Amino acid sequence: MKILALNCGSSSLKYQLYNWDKKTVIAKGVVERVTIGDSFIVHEVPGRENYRKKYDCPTHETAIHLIVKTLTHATHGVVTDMSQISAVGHRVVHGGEKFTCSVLINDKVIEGIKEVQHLAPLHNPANISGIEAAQVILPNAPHVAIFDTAFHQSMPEKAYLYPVPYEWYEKHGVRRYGFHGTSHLYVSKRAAVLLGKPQKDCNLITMHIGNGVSHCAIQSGISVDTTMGLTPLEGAVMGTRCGDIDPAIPAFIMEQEGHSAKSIDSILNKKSGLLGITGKYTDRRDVIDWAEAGDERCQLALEIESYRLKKQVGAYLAALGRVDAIVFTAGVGENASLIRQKALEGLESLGIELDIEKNKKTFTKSGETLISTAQSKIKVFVIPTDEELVFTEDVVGILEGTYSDHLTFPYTFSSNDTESEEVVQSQRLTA
Ligand SMILES: Nc1ncnc2c1ncn2[C@@H]1O[C@H](COP(=O)(O)OP(=O)(O)O)[C@@H](O)[C@H]1O
Ligand SMILES: CC(=O)OP(=O)(O)O
Ligand SMILES: [Mg+2]
Repeated sequence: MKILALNCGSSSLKYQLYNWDKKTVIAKGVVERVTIGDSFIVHEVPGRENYRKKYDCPTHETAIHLIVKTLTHATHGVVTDMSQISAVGHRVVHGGEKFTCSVLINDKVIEGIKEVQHLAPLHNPANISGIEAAQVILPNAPHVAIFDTAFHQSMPEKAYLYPVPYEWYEKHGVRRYGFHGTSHLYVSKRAAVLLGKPQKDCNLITMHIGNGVSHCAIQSGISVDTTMGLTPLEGAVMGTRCGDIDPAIPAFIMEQEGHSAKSIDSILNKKSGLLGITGKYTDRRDVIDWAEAGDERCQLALEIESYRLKKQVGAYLAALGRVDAIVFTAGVGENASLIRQKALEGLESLGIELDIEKNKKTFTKSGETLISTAQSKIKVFVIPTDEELVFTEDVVGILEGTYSDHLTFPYTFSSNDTESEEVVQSQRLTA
């Protein structure tokens, strides 16, 4: 059974074609810089040289067509026909209170996803166009939606309710939902394996630092708090998103500059964060390169980003009390050693001691790596995320009718835990 996993991020589209019977990755890749110009695809097939091609992708739909072209390409492809693919798993960022677990997609589900798309304006529209484009290409295959918000359903009320009129929650669903759930789930499972402990005994701070950024506080294996909120705008500094700011700022600027609510929302989502501070860049590679070349705004942006990452580590150390490990993941977390170093420097008295040289040499390609010193009380890992494997497991679970076993808090404390860890292990060995 060949399963295709599609992960529409705000600026990238990742895909993975998985052979479930053999538990191997047939091909995987990413279309980067979708919607922001200079886009390109990197297509990896185990045992072959990577295929890289520039291709203009102004929308996620064009990126899906590029992926199909590549998967069926005479030289670089891996299937002769898309009908060889049995099912597709789609990342959907916001499930609101409607979707608390993965579901088989039908018209009603698409309608439900559309109803909450205003809560994730950079993501849900991209997710929907991804689903609709894939349904046209694979009309007979089952399509499954996997929600970023599902893993955080375990948060207690004290973490997910805002101190605003309670009726806003009752009437409009105003609460913290949290995002990047499949990534926090995946790296927390891997961290438990690396720590040699059952998941239910692990307290972790996981940091997903990509274009979007979120921290998650994991207690006894489950999410008890996370930094993104009602929307993926809250929390850390992001590529184009502001993260935490004084909530009075939007009304103040609306009055000062005559913006509408819609226009202020768009500025906070699309023109803020690193782009807002530097005036030019969202990609950390650009920000780091220009900071090193002496650009003061880029230097300032890095200071602000890493200072805030560090403050949040402190907050979750306090929330959790005992922490076994801190995990960095996603594009920046896996590759930007400078940001990792700056985010943890000065925390030695709290039991966090980075091995500076090891940190410098660690990238996605290094695989799962311990980057703290032997003395560090709290271990620090870089763990490449694999959201697509989580999607694949859910698709198979739904197709085989076993998914309901995981329903309340997917993947956690289920009798399948040990088995799933073995699957993850074997996948990493064979990928
Ligand atoms: N070598 C690198 N050094 C620094 N940052 C990197 C590197 N490689 C990727 N990144 C960062 O990772 C980001 C993308 O991360 P990713 O998790 O793929 O994002 P998303 O899924 O949100 O689109 C890019 O915007 C870039 O800032
Ligand atoms: C929710 C979110 O911010 O996702 P991404 O990091 O893929 O943009
Ligand atoms: Mg992402």
